[in-house]
Amino acid sequence: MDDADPTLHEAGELEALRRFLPLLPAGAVTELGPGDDAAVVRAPDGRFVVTTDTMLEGADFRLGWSSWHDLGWKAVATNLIDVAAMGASPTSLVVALAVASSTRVSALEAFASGLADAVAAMAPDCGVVGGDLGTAPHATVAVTAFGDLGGRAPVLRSGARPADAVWCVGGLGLAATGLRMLFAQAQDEAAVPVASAAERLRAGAGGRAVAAQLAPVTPIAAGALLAELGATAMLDVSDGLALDAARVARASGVRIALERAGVEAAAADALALGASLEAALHGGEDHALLFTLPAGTAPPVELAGHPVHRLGTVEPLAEGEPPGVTLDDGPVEPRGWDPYRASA
Ligand SMILES: Nc1ncnc2c1ncn2[C@@H]1O[C@H](COP(=O)(O)OP(=O)(O)O)[C@@H](O)[C@H]1O
Ligand SMILES: Cc1ncc(C[n+]2csc(CCOP(=O)(O)OP(=O)(O)O)c2C)c(N)n1
Ligand SMILES: [Mg+2]
Repeated sequence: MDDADPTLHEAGELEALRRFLPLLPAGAVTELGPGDDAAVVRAPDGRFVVTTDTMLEGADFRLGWSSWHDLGWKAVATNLIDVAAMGASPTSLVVALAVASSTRVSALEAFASGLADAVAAMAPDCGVVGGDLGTAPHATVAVTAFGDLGGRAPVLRSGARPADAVWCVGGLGLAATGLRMLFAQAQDEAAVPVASAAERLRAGAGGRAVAAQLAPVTPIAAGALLAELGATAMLDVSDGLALDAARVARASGVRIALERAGVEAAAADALALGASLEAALHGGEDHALLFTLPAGTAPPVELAGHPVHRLGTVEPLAEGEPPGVTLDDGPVEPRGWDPYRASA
């Protein structure tokens, strides 16, 4: 046994928690964090926003490509952007992690540091207030995130109105480009991930794309700012622009008319790496915020450190026309990531 770094089986849960819990961020409105049967968190607004998501080894990540730090980071980045997409500020996270008992305690510590570093970078007032540790043959991360609306109305998918402009904050297409690179260049003939190849890709010319896939930086702080600015609809682009814009179109009963020049500008980093517009339109996991604003309202050119791009306009439906998305007037198929249909 490695005394400094035992496996979870050797260490046991109590020792694992003793090393894991002190690494977690506390949060500004936490009254009672980890350690008792449940946490106690203030809800300054009298309501709270809540969302949950799972990340499963195999379907959502591969341990040969993602470090444990990456997994903690991505769990924060992808869950808190859902809170932000409602126009809320994240307050707290509850994080359940199940891994093989042969996993080393240092892996758990790296995961906790990933959570803490991502919170510090993207949502410094948020705390990890509780969770669960367990064992499973395939690693599973289940995260529940809470947020505060600061007295504002939530920004729904259904609020887009004809003549609104369509915008996004954050880039498009990079995460899918990174995933494509990993599948093409970081697995062996038996489709087993090759960690050294993934590391080389990450350090190479397309490293930004690989990083966007494995440890994305998402515009979390932009959500509340956009709500204050008067965003009429908002969601995070997790499954691809075409599919997620179609969700806004359907919920709002409108046509989302995208302009190629705007989408290309938002996808510039991915296009510069040789990706096609397909990655921006139909690839997932960019977690940019797609939002609509009344015609007269212009957002800043940058929000929460991410560029803002105008993608098009909201148009009324013609008589009998179903809600949908167009690109320079041609129809766009609402195709994107669907966990039940993924072949990857
Ligand atoms: N098991 C479930 N029970 C209740 N609601 C669910 C369940 N699965 C999904 N939903 C709801 O369906 C909607 C769409 O889910 P999902 O596609 O995961 O959202 P998103 O892409 O924003 O993460 C969400 O409002 C989510 O809360
Ligand atoms: C190993 C691996 N295979 C496939 C993918 C692709 N993938 C997994 S989840 C996802 C999109 C969003 O995930 P989901 O959990 O559906 O988020 P939600 O839409 O619920 O926010 C994509 C494109 C991946 N990231 N890693
Ligand atoms: Mg979402």
